[in-house]
Amino acid sequence: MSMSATNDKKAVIIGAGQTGRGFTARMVASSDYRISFIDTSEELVSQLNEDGAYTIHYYNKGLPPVRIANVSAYLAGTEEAVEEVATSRLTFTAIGESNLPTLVELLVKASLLRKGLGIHGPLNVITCENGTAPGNVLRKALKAANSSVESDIIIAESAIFCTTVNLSETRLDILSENYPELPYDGEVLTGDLGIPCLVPTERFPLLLQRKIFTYNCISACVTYLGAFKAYDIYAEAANDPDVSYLLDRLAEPLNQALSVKLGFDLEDQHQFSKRAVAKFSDYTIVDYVDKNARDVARKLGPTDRLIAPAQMILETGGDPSVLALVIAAALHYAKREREASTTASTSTEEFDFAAVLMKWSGLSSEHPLMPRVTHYYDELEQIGRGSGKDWTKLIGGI
Ligand SMILES: NC(=O)C1=CN([C@@H]2O[C@H](COP(=O)(O)OP(=O)(O)OC[C@H]3O[C@@H](n4cnc5c(N)ncnc54)[C@H](O)[C@@H]3O)[C@@H](O)[C@H]2O)C=CC1
Ligand SMILES: O=P(O)(O)OC[C@H]1O[C@](O)(CO)[C@@H](O)[C@@H]1O
Repeated sequence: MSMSATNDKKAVIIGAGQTGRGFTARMVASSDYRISFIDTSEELVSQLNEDGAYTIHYYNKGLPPVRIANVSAYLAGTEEAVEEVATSRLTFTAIGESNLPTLVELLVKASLLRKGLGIHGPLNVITCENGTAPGNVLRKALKAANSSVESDIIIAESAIFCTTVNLSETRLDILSENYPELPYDGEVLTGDLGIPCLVPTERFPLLLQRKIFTYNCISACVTYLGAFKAYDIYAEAANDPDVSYLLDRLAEPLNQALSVKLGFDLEDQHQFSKRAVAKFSDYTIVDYVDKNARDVARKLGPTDRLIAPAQMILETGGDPSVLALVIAAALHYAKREREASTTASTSTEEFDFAAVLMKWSGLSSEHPLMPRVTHYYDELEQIGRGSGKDWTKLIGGI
């Protein structure tokens, strides 16, 4: 490899899925960087190399689609993928927070190769993942691997507000919101990146927490309540009268708690949460309940969108009932997933929702949320999943 071919304006995006291909790539394409992808899916990598381009369509049909061209792709685990990261100026991840630890080998090898090639400067990694601290997840994994390159890798987080879905009737095309920018942690990754759509932002960890605990918390409410009511289309779930009522009941204790705990102005916080509800209720943004429901274990994690805000509500004297009900609905979703994936011979095994919750969330059996979740889990069981069920008694006391 010639030195002149290294560290030029090249960005590699690990994870060529909906966000990586449909949003991160569009942000990078606002510059003169060349874009390549790394993915574990052989099919996706082949398609990207065969076509070399694809189109991002907007929900807003009035906007012209964006063509992303001259892209190449590499299979994760190959030497080419390592070289690509080693010689790129920026590396983005969009693979799901829980998959980040699988990148350790790639990043360590790439960092060592970078040094070996005499390329100056650290590997700059930007996470495009939902989570309150995806950067820490990756840093912790690098540390656990006892790698000597930890200090040669800068990991900055970004926040994704843009909804993006695959256009399943095409090979690679994407349907996305026209979200204009990608805010990232400008205190961790300093200097001009030369990408206009990337916006360096101060106090980023706080903003990311606020996003996950408000926007993604509300999204999880729509998702798991909607899934129990058997909706497929996300906006239909958000507009269901019972779901709307519950979102309304959540606003006060949630915003009060976040305002106290994170220090945001209460009125500003109310507006922030209102904008999230308005977006999720927008029928023109076609999204799917199942897509949003994936990875229940992550979403019931101790620092994620349901448990952490519920804890904050309790600590600030508010009523966490809506979140307890959503947690119960999420556990029913997990139960259905388990049943669907279990073979007939093992399907008689009881789903112990309390044990599952304690394992994923780290809550103890004495935690005040446990009896509330148990109550709603049992109530949901009685009502049964489906549309047209009467939720009057279930939500009457909230
Ligand atoms: N799709 C959306 O509307 C939004 C997604 N996000 C976040 O974006 C991230 C990605 O989500 P999506 O793009 O929706 O998922 P996706 O499932 O469409 O894409 C993920 C891609 O990563 C690949 N992948 C998984 N592990 C990998 C590895 N170790 N190395 C290389 N590739 C790997 C998968 O093959 C897949 O192509 C997640 O953190 C999600 O929370 C955030 C906001 C909106
Ligand atoms: O993987 P997660 O955390 O569900 O995040 C992806 C989701 O986040 C959202 O932006 C809002 O919840 C959805 O549009 C998207 O499906």
